[in-house]
Amino acid sequence: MSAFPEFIPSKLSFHLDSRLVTAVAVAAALYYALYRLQKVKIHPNEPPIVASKIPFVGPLVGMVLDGGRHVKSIGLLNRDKPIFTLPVPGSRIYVVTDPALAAAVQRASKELSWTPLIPELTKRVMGLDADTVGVVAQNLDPEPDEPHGFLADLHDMVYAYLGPGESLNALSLAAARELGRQITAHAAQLEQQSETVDLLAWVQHFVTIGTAQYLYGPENPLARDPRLEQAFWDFDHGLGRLLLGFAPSLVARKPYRAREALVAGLEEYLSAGRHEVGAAPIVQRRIEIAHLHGFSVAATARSELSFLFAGIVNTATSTFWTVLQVCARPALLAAVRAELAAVVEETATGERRLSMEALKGACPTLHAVFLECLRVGSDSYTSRLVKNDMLLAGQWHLKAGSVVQIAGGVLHADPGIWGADADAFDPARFIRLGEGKVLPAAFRPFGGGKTLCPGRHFATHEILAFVAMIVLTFDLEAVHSDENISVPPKEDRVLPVHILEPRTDVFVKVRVRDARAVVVV
Ligand code: HEM
Repeated sequence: MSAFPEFIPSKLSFHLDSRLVTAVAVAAALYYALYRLQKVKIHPNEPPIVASKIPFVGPLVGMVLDGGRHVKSIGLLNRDKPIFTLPVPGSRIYVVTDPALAAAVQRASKELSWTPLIPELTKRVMGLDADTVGVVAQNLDPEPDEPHGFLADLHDMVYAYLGPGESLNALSLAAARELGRQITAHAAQLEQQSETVDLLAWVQHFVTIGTAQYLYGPENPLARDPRLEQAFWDFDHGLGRLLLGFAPSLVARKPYRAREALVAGLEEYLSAGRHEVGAAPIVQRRIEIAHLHGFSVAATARSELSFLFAGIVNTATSTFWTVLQVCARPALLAAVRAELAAVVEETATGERRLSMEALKGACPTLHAVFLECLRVGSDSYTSRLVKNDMLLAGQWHLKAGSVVQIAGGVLHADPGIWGADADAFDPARFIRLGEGKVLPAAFRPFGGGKTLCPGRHFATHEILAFVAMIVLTFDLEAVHSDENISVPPKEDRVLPVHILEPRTDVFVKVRVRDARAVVVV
């Protein structure tokens, strides 16, 4: 009697134990097989494979959990490899960490292209409908004698408009004057008081409102509905979740709702013809191109949100770092102010005049701080789809359908390019290195090759002018007067879609130093 009930559990436990052992053994064998499999090259000349502890899905899990830092840290650990392969399910990611090879990727623009990735990305991030995605996907990389699709037309127009010349100068002045008006108005409002501000939010506010104004005119959606300013940053901060492309209204609720609110505002703006009242010519031309390619008003609104995004986010974050790095270092602040004092002209009407030419040519310290902020703050990736199997630089076999990523963050941290102190913030390196000494492909805050940011000249003018106006008008101090302003590290555990934000908020005390208007001419 008594043996029976005892016998059953022990038999059961034997069965359970053996099943568990079998399951563990099968799992271990499967893991081992997958681990070995990920190391198998598709071609003998494929770039060396960096195996992941979680075969195939490891790089994707790492990117979701740790953002751009995941691939960057793999790149830093594998500095000896100019290019390496990360196997992912059904495909490969080739990561480039060498400047000469980055230049080769940029030159091979026929075989390695960014544009085929755009339709899916814009569908996910901007919420474009299927018909418009179909239009966007047409004639992506046309030869000169072939018909141009929407993206190719837009690309040509934007690059021509923002290239050196009259239209660039006019837009740069419009931007600097708009930001100048805001600075002067803020100084007048502050008078003798001081205010404690979150520096990033403070700068973002001026740039967001100012950019919407000089690009989209006085009837821009953000001017008509101030709630859209917060929506803009909610959209920006949730971009990574939107990019996942899975049930965005649930998984990415906040950025999804923010985006839809911005799109509704832009749709109303376009339907009411508000762009005809003072929108910049580049915006008018963009709207015309969308119309010519059969975009609906709703789809045009989504396309314009992408341009507003391009105009605001990097400018705001780069301005924040430049102001912070200058104001956190008394000697640097003194040097920048001395440069500016030498070029500012005082007028009989009590204004201060600052010429854009002098800002670009006679303020090397300010310019160097801006460039060093870009180097230190940019971990961006330049991505290309491999259209056909190819041999890169005569050496590396790349498989069609894979993605090549030039790792800006690894290149920006490379002591072989920047010197042994590559980890340190040192603007003087740009003065020491001088023009032309660093391979353009090694300095990548603006990307490179066919997708090199068309707004780079404009952004440089705008940011130099804006930072100059801030340091000429305000004094920034640490909240506790016995301390210096401190500079936190960047938050690199996110998708590096733009110059990275600080890991912690930076609060500073702002006082008016000189309330006279600075007019950029
Ligand atoms: C410091 C400020 C800026 C930085 C760091 C920056 C950086 C970038 C980067 C990294 C790219 C992608 C390049 C690539 O994939 O190779 C890009 C593209 C672009 N940027 Fe900028 N940008 C800045 C300011 C601006 C401004 C102010 C505008 C316009 C007013 C602008 C317009 C664009 C546009 C339209 C594209 C897409 C180009 C294409 O068609 O491929 N950017 N930018």
